[in-house]
Amino acid sequence: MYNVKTFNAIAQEGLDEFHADYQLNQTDDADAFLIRSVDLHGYDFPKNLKAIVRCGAGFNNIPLDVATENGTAVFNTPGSNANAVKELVVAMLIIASRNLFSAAQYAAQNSGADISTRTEREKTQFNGTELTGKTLAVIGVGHVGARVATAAGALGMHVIGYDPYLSANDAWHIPTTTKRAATLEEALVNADYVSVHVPKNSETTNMISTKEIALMPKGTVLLNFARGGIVDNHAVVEALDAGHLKRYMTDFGEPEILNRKDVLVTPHIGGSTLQAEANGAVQGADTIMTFLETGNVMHSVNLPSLEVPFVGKYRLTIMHQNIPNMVGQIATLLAGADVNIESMSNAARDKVAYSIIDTNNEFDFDDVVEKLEAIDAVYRVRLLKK
Ligand SMILES: NC(=O)C1=CN([C@@H]2O[C@H](COP(=O)(O)OP(=O)(O)OC[C@H]3O[C@@H](n4cnc5c(N)ncnc54)[C@H](O)[C@@H]3O)[C@@H](O)[C@H]2O)C=CC1
Ligand SMILES: O=C(O)C(=O)COP(=O)(O)O
Repeated sequence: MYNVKTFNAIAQEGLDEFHADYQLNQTDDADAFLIRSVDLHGYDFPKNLKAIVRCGAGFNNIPLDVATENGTAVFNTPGSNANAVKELVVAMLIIASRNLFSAAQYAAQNSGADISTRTEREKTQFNGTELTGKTLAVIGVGHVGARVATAAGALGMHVIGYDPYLSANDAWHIPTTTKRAATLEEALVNADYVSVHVPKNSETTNMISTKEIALMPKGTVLLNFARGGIVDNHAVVEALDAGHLKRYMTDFGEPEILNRKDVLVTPHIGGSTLQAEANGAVQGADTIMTFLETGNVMHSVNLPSLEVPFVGKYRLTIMHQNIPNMVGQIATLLAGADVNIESMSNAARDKVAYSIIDTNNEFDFDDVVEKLEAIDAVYRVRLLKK
């Protein structure tokens, strides 16, 4: 029996995925956490915690180094909410270009018998511009960015994308009409609209600040539906005050940008649709079950991908440091315990490596697991039985 603890609102569709071997009993000593945006920095990870699955894309709420040290694999559910974010960004492009927010506020407050006369006289203050023919710079062309690029292209916009780390798989989803910028500067200099879709990390914190905003033409609209802190709010306020930026549209409210006519803040609702929440929860539940039952790793953000058909009766999975002689030490120890290896696979990602070993013969399970765990650079050993 496996214990799963959930944090945040996880869609029922995902909870229904778990079969009878799983208990959703909220115990702290869980085998896996299923989470959304809860901040796990400073959280005391239980030793038994084998997996954390973030239903959604951004995993900056999870301290990966602490999780790794604890032997905990961390996963996300790539693409599960990308369409929801894309639709919100399209809405924001239109709201910004047609002054919809202030126009609706004006209309709501406009009352009295002469309402029609006044409307016709005063409506010119809300005159807008059309998106067709304008240029959108998309910064980060992954699951969300590629969809935004496609939708903007369909609206007749010119799209320029910047993403120096684009995966080959993601590149398949970018429309061929999207121009590729070699540098951030190249993407920004001709943009009427700039939309940011990168993960938040040490490289992307304040990636759009005074210098980058100065590169944009006067009157640019900036959109940030990725994370607070990727765009420097103080630089935005200065540029809005100077009339250099026209508007800032964001999902991440912070005191310095609130209560301004030229800023529209939504309360982190990019992924908050029934479909996105269900997608993320189902994908998340499946990820937990696959990992706990087979040890196979897909969509992890701290472990390498490693998928091996479970051919033997028994499987050892070993999460360890990526340093010389680990595989040699493991194989020698198993040989000494009379374990006949049917299949052994190893993969590495940065400082972490992961091994899957299948065997058909019985051995002293507890003793072998204990000895493997005693190797200094080993984070966690699991024994799985078919
Ligand atoms: N507002 C909301 O509710 C939501 C926000 N997000 C945010 O959007 C981000 C992107 O989501 P996805 O597109 O699904 O992730 P993704 O991982 O598919 O795409 C991110 C892209 O950014 C690129 N990238 C990374 N560092 C970069 C850099 N320094 N410069 C340019 N490109 C860079 C990567 O190569 C990748 O192609 C998430 O990390 C999350 O923070 C995602 C979903 C919902
Ligand atoms: O997937 C993401 O990165 C998001 O920001 C969505 O957050 P949420 O799950 O809606 O709290």
